[in-house]
Amino acid sequence: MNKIKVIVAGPRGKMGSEALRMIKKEEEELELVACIDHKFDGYKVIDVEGLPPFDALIYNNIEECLQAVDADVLVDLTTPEVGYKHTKTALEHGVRPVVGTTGFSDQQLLELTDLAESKGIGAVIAPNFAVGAVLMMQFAKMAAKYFPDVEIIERHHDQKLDAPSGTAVKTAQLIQEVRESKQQGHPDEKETIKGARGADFDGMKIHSVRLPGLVAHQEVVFGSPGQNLTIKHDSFHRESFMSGIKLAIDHVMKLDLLVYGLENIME
Ligand SMILES: NC(=O)C1=CN([C@@H]2O[C@H](COP(=O)(O)OP(=O)(O)OC[C@H]3O[C@@H](n4cnc5c(N)ncnc54)[C@H](O)[C@@H]3O)[C@@H](O)[C@H]2O)C=CC1
Ligand SMILES: O=C(O)C1=N[C@H](C(=O)O)C[C@H](O)C1
Repeated sequence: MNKIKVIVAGPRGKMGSEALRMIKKEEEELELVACIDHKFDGYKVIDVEGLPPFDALIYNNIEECLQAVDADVLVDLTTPEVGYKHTKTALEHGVRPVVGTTGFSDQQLLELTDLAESKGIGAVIAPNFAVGAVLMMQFAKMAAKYFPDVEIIERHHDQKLDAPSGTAVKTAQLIQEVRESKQQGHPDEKETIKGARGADFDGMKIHSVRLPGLVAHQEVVFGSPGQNLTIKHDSFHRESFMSGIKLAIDHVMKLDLLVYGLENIME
């Protein structure tokens, strides 16, 4: 069977470098054909310290890359601003995006959905590729039918750019699908320090912790008289995301539209 030809954007990142290691392990099925980075233009991946031994070239310009190499999939693990441009450009060139990058606006996601549909090619955007995190979100949606009072606490390393996390926003969106909109806490509550009650999403609260030593952690705490229900997921290593990225690469080849959320392609 032909290998799936993959470009990775953000190869030196915490996620991108892990994705390269996954591709190396899966080289019977996946072929790295290029990387997109904002440094090391023209270098081979093998020549960049700390990266696995691939002869694929690094490009600083995505259009140049997409014209130079024949690719099936672009895996983007960069930053909110750059990731959107990469995803849009890949779709315009008929290359299927598999996007882990978070922090896209609702408007950007809508534009990408429409573009994929107009091009008739697949794309997968997932705020979290860890199967356990996806299950956490699904369980939270189930619980929210019975427990409308909920607060999300997400904890990440202190190098994360966006807050709340994409996972927390996606969790709140799933809960919103089954929860009557309501404000939580005392109606006259007052923040004596701005931000004390966290971010507000349709009356739910989202709290973002950023500390060195953390990777990716979230708990969804539901409250009702006499009881609490806490649903919790921890990613201790970025390897936790790799099986989901591999699943998305395999699945996107069969899609002709944009899918948002790994739960939509899990068996
Ligand atoms: N969906 C998921 O399961 C997960 C998603 N993420 C998301 O993935 C993204 C990356 O996360 P990390 O790897 O932790 O960040 P990171 O900061 O370690 O890596 C980002 C990489 O993007 C590169 N970059 C910046 N500008 C670029 C450009 N113009 N062209 C190419 N590369 C460029 C940087 O050099 C860096 O290596 C974030 O948005 C994060 O939220 C992170 C973990 C899991
Ligand atoms: O930046 C990270 O690390 C992560 N970002 C994603 C998010 O914003 O939800 C997924 C995971 O939480 C790790």
